[in-house]
Amino acid sequence: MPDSVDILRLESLQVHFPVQGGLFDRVLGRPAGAVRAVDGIDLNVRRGEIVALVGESGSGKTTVGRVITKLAQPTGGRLLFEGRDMTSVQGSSALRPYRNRVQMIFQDAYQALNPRHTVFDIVAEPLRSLRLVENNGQLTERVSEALAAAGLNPPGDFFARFPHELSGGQRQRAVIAGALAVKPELIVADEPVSMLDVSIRAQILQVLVDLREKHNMALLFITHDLPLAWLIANRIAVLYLGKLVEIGTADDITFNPRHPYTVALRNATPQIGSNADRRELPALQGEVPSAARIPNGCRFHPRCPMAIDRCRQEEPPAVEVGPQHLSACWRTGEVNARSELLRLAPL
Ligand SMILES: Nc1ncnc2c1ncn2[C@@H]1O[C@H](COP(=O)(O)OP(=O)(O)OP(=O)(O)O)[C@@H](O)[C@H]1O
Repeated sequence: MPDSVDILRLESLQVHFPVQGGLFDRVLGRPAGAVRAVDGIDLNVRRGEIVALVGESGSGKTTVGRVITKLAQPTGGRLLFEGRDMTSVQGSSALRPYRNRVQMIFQDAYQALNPRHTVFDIVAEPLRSLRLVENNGQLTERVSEALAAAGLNPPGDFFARFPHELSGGQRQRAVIAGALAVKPELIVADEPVSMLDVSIRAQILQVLVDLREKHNMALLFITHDLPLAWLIANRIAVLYLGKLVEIGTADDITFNPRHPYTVALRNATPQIGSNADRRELPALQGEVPSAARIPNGCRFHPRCPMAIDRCRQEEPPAVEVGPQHLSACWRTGEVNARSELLRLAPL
C-alpha cells in the first residue's frame, strides 16, 4: 500500500507554449497567443503509489510527464520532489541526483532504443552517464538485475542483441530495463503498452506492478485508456485540455464518476461494468478543442450535455465530493444522482 508521504507534488503547474500570430494578427497589432498545454495542475504522488493520468489526445499528459522528468520547463507553478523545489533546477550536473531517482518510459520502444546499440549498452548507458558504477563487474551485475526485473531472462541471452532482433514486447522490456537500471523511486510511464499486442500488455503491466510491490516504487502512468488505468492504478487523475477535472481512487473514478467528462469517457469504454450499471450519458462525441483556444468558463462546456449558463461564464473550482475525491463541475451533485438530465441531453 502507498505511504502517506508525497514523493512528487505539482502545484499550479503551467506550461504555455507561445504561438506566432498570423500576418493579419501582426498587421492589426493583435497579441500572439499561447497553447495552454498544461493550465494549472495540482497533483501529488505518494511513495509506492500508482497514479494514472488519463485524458484524450492533446489534453497535456505528455507535457506533464516531460516537466516531471525535466525534459520541459514549466512557465508557472512548482514541481516538488520529496518537498524539495525542483522547478528551476537545470543543467546536467545539477540534475544528476534527480535523474537517478526519476525516470521516464516512452510509448514507442522502437524510437526510444538506439538501433546501433546492443541491449547491454542501452541498459548500461544511464549507469555510465550518471556514474552509478565503479567497475565492469558492477556494471554487468546492475544490467543483469535490470533485465531480469523487466522480464528478459536469462539476461545474458539478451546482452549482445540489437533492437531489431527483439519482438515488440521484448523491446518495451528493454526500455523498462534501461529506466530500472538506476533504481529510480519514481517512474513516469507514457502510454507504455499502447503499441503492444493485447496479449503482451498484461505481462508488461505486471512488471510495473511488481516494481511497486517489491521496491515501493511510485509510478505516474499516462494513458488515454480508462479501463487500463483502473486495472493498474491506486488513484486516477482525469485531464481535460490542460486541467484536472476529477481525481479520486481508481474505483471511484471508474464506478462513481462525479464529472460529466469522466462519465462520458467511461461510457466510451463498454468493457467497464454491466450495461445496467452504465450511466445513461451518450458516448463522448466531437473533438477536443485546441489548447490554443480554450473555451471560457468550464472548458468542457461545449461538449457537455449538462452545461448551463454558469458553466459558460465561470470556471468551476475542484471541490471535495468524497474522501480523496475532487471534481471540478458546477453540477457535480447531479452527476452523482444519475439525473434525468443526463439521460435527456445528447452530447
Ligand atoms: N513544443 C510545443 N509547442 C507548441 N505546442 C505544443 C508543444 N508540445 C505540445 N504542444 C501542444 O500542447 C497540447 C498538449 O500536448 P501533449 O502532447 O502534452 O498532449 P497529450 O495528452 O500527451 O496527447 P497525446 O496523447 O496525443 O500524446 C497539444 O495541443 C499540443 O499540440
